[in-house]
Amino acid sequence: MAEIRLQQLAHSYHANPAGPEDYALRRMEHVWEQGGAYALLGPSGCGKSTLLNIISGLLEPSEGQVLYDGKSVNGLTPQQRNIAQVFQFPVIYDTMTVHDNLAFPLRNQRQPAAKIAERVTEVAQTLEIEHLLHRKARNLTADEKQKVSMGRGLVRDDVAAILFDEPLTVIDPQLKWRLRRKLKQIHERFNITMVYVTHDQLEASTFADKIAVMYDGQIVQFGTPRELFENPAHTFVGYFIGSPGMNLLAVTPSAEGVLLAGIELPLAPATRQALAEWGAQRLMLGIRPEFVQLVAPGQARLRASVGLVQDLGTYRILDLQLKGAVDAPLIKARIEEDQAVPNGEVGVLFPERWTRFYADDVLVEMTEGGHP
Ligand SMILES: Nc1ncnc2c1ncn2[C@@H]1O[C@H](COP(=O)(O)OP(=O)(O)OP(=O)(O)O)[C@@H](O)[C@H]1O
Repeated sequence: MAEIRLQQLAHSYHANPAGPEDYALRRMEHVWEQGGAYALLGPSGCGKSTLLNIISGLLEPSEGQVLYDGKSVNGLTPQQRNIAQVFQFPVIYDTMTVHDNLAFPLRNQRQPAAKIAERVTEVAQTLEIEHLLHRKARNLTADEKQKVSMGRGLVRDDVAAILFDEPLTVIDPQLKWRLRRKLKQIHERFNITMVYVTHDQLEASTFADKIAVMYDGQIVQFGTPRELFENPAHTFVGYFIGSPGMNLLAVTPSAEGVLLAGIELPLAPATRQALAEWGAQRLMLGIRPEFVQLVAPGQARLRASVGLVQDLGTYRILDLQLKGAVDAPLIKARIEEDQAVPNGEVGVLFPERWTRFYADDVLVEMTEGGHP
């Protein structure tokens, strides 16, 4: 079990990278603490697998260091790093039985037979594959094979970390949820550092205590699911987390606050000052659909006409066309099923506590009480 530290790490698949766009991973510093359950979340192509393969030793980074408990492991193989990795598709020996597949990593280490029997039984019970132990792996279904593959990753209790690269992709949707819960239980029981790569926010937040959100070769935020929801550090996190994502609206500073679609929204002096410090960069206001408040048209400076209403069972998502300038944006608001659906025109309020500002996509930090 280990703390994994990435120091000045960067990677390019080009032999002679010319600029930042040639890097699959931009220079980063990051720490995965010993015993943590982490997710690495981001869209396809953002660099998740590259980062995971660098941590495990399948790929040598073009710049920087990977440290396990303070010691550099650059140049060491995954075996020498003592790391287990579970991939998207099963990696198992088809001609062996399930039992022998699970026992293989322990036999390699010359563990005593009693210990092997004990661990194989424990892992098979946890993954609910005990009844398959004596079957040949080639006769299993895709789900079963992937469970065995996961079992091979979990069977050793002395690994520095277990890395999962979208391990549930081939698993039946019904089973996915149960397996995620199982992985969480296994983590709680064995306290092994686990990093779980996924592009699915639900998968990330059911498994992980903390999520690293990756975008364009960088970790743009590392936080609890709640922190990512309430306080996105980057517009990408606002957009990617949540369903639908945050409303991100272009604004410009004005005397009293900001202008949105030609309408002035007054802000507290501390907020205005914080925004002024960022100068003339591209400014956006971020508000999650959950926090948009609807009132009578006369009670708000911002007004909107109600468009499409999507009924999603326990809540509804409304499309609201803001009024004002010709290019006034469309925003989304979420209302609970017991709230009446307004029609025609509504007043729109952005509660100060939940309004965020982004300068060139980066959150403008406010001092205590400085949120608008
Ligand atoms: N072996 C390679 N050679 C060249 N470029 C590569 C190689 N592997 C990945 N890349 C590029 O590096 C970038 C990051 O890819 P990576 O596979 O790490 O992303 P990812 O977030 O894991 O995506 P996915 O979820 O689709 O696997 C992409 O632009 C990809 O095209």
